[in-house]
Amino acid sequence: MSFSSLSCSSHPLTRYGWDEGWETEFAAYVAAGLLPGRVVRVDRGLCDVVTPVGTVRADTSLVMPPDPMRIVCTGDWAAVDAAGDPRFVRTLLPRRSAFVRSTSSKRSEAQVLATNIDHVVICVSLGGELDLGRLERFLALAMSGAGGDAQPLVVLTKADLVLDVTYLLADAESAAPGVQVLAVSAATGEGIDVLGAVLSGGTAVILGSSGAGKSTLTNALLGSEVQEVQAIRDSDGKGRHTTTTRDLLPLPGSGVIIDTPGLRGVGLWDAGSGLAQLFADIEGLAEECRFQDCAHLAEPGCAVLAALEEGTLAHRRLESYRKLQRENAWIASRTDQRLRAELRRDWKLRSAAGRAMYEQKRGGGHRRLY
Ligand SMILES: Nc1nc2c(ncn2[C@@H]2O[C@H](COP(=O)(O)OP(=O)(O)OP(=O)(O)O)[C@@H](O)[C@H]2O)c(=O)[nH]1
Ligand SMILES: [Zn+2]
Repeated sequence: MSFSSLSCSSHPLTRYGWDEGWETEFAAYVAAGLLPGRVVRVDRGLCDVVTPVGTVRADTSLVMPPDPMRIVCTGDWAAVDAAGDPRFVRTLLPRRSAFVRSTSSKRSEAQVLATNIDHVVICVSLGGELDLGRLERFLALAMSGAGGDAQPLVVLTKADLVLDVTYLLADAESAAPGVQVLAVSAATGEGIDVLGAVLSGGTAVILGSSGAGKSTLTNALLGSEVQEVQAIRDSDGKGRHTTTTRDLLPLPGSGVIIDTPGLRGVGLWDAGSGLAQLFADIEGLAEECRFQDCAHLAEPGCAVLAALEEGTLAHRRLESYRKLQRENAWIASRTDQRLRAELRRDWKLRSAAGRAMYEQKRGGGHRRLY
């Protein structure tokens, strides 16, 4: 097909993140007559894929793996049938990164929420007092959830509601060592261009508590694109499938934002390994404590308490660390309870089915009373 000979910058998928790497990886599939594309929405065994010839709907059943981590997800690059009813997704390209919801419970399964992510944007509102604990919680989630090359980025939203953001930026930076922090206002437009430039060319997910301003910020970043997004139709023009909602939205210029329902609820799960990463300073100190199971409360030879005393570790930081650990333990135990309930339900169903089968085999039509 003609689009395969186009250079990267003029390729119709460039605004969806197409680059030389994907071009190379797709080459053999394109040569075999398949369409390259990016998954913009997944919905019960079907997905919407943007391709050089428009958005197509494709069946994912041929690439259904037993591993839930490898199920087709928004953000994936896929090769799909060039025609057919239904069309099928024939292959998924290996992911560069994935945003994964995990739990500390060994029995519960991880779930992929978005793939091929470059930026994890954490929104924290300046509408109330700057909540550094919440910021740290989301950072830990971003760090534990985002694999590969995804970078966290902190965005202080509603900057129009404060007179001077200088100190707030400094506070946020202290809670997010090594992470870029920006202040923006969707109301005045302040900082939106800078954020847009940071996100340009890449794939971003936006996290934050309810009311943090995620939707407003997404709309401000998308600008006039929002209308266009809603107007796109299937390329066959039959209007059989009108895409009214998509989870992957192109930014003006280049770059995309992924906004899935799963990501919206992301404040509620286990920050797991991200905590260790975010609080590497404290975890490093803890290794120096005399006792391995030191709770850093009053134990002799505690390196954490010594650092507090010396002033090299802030009290607030230790408090946040403890609070997040407690929250995590609580979430993990809730997850376990839920899983146990599910297992019990499952077991009950199975044993009921087993009993029914047994009754049938015996040929007895009469019900037994339990
Ligand atoms: N002053 C001001 N208010 C804002 C700004 N951005 C968002 N808001 C307001 O904050 C409230 C929440 O904004 P949303 O964008 O709905 O927040 P959200 O994070 O998407 O919330 P959920 O949909 O619940 O997850 C709305 O009333 C917005 O009008 C801003 O830059 N300045
Ligand atoms: Zn200690």
